[in-house]
Amino acid sequence: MLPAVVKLCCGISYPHLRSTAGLQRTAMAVIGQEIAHLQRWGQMQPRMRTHAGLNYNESKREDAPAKDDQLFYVQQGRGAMRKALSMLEDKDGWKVEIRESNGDVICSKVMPGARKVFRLEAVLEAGVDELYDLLFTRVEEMHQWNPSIQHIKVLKHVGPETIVTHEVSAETAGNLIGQRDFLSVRHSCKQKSCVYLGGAAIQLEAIPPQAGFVRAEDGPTCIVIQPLDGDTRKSHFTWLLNMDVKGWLPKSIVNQALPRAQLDFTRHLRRRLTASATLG
Ligand SMILES: CC(C)CCC[C@@H](C)[C@H]1CC[C@H]2[C@@H]3CC=C4C[C@@H](O)CC[C@]4(C)[C@H]3CC[C@]12C
Repeated sequence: MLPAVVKLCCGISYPHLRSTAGLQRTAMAVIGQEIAHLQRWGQMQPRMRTHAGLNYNESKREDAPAKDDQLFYVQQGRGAMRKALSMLEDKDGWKVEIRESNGDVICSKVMPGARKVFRLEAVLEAGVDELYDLLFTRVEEMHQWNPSIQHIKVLKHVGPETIVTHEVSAETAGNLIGQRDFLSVRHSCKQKSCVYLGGAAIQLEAIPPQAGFVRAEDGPTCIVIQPLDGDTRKSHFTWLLNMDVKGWLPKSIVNQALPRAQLDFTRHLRRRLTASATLG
């Protein structure tokens, strides 16, 4: 009942919401977030059923999940990668959102269904393998160098290329979107000298949305890392951010926060790379 009433109210207020500005809009964003929390709490009936041999508290269990479950995750990961790459391959309709003085560029595109996706392109001072190591192999350490992330846990290693992860974003000052948690399948692939990191949200009844969090969905998404011509210590980094942050937030706020999150991520990654270069 509550969600239906909330939806109705939002529908009625939408035209007014579009014409608000400044602080009013900020206030609405915060109210929207509160409603999303309330709604989430309403849905928190425990429906713990272990799926695919995956239980949050027993993720290190030794007994192998059935082969077809493994196949399921690999297929989800590959499928996500394929979809994200085809979005990147389509060169039409991209609009420049931000052009930084260091050369980083973020473009956006409105996809069928009205979701806006963001493509960041940057040159990083690191080789492809180092980036693969930081962004995939050692993904659980990401919170150590990226304050936008509170924690990332690999719930399942499905072969060397595919993992199932639970990610929690941090509650950072100035971030109007607020904390989110994600459940994703992440798939990596090395081809020629390039690395591809794909991912998509998955749903597992064994890991329902966490109390007090809004479960967001990341993907189909993909990061492409290519060596820069003539310099193996530099890479071209392309990241398609395709996120449904969920909750009741004005689109304008979400569409400002997402490219900003990409710039933040890249800034922290650069800082991490400088640190490892100094430490040797
Ligand atoms: C704006 C708010 C809602 C979210 C801010 C945090 C965002 C930027 C965080 C939360 C979870 C993060 C992702 C978690 C895991 C991976 C897998 C890794 O192989 C590449 C980076 C990638 C894909 C991260 C990118 C940044 C990410 C999407």
